[in-house]
Amino acid sequence: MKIYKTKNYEEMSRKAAHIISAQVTLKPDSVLGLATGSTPIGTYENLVKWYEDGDLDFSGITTVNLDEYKGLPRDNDQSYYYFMHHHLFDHVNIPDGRTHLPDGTKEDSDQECRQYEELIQSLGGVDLQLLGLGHNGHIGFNEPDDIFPDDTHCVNLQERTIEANKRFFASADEVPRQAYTMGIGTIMRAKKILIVVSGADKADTVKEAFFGPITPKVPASILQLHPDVTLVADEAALSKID
Ligand SMILES: N[C@@H]1[C@@H](O)[C@H](O)[C@@H](COP(=O)(O)O)O[C@@H]1O
Repeated sequence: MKIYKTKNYEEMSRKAAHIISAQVTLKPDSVLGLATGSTPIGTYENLVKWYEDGDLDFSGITTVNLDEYKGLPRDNDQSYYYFMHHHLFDHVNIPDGRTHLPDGTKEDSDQECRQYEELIQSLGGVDLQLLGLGHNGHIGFNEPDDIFPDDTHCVNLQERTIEANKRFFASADEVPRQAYTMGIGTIMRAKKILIVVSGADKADTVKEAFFGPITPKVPASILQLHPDVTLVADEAALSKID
């Protein structure tokens, strides 16, 4: 695992955007795996700026997102569909129809998850997967568990995740209880992985995930086995690492 320690969130965001930018420039037909959450917002801001400056071209790019809440309509401003359009897709030239997310409005979980997994395979897999890190070590919405789930599947969100995400909703009651997420296998099949982490509140999680034992109780810990992972984290997030 390559680790870049940055001074702060802004530097983390620039560094991560540089890595994605290099991927887009060197392989203009890349499949990018994208993530939501507050951490990658600054990364997307840089990509949008560099696109507007004429330094990046996304016309050959296809994207697949990690996850989506089940049951939220796409025009709900808390859906990941909305988030991705708001922060990235509406501002860059990825062609229509080439930005994919699990469809949270589909009732039949098995069918939607199978189709999403098949879609990723039909695209030839993910070239570069961007990830954030949940406080409980989750990646995508793969919550701590007794096993590492393989393919895209439907999950019941844990209380801690609902608590962490309620700040975006009017109340905790409104946070959806389920989500569709790429599995750990789906994520691990990506050719490259870029994980961004910021803030002292994630310092213990970073230590457990990347410097502790590999266990499904800390889903991100499996990334230690991936051959091409880059962690870009700020000093605060790395403060528990000697
Ligand atoms: N499903 C997302 C994850 O993909 C994200 O990594 C995590 C951390 O979010 P944040 O970056 O806001 O801490 O939150 C959500 O639960």
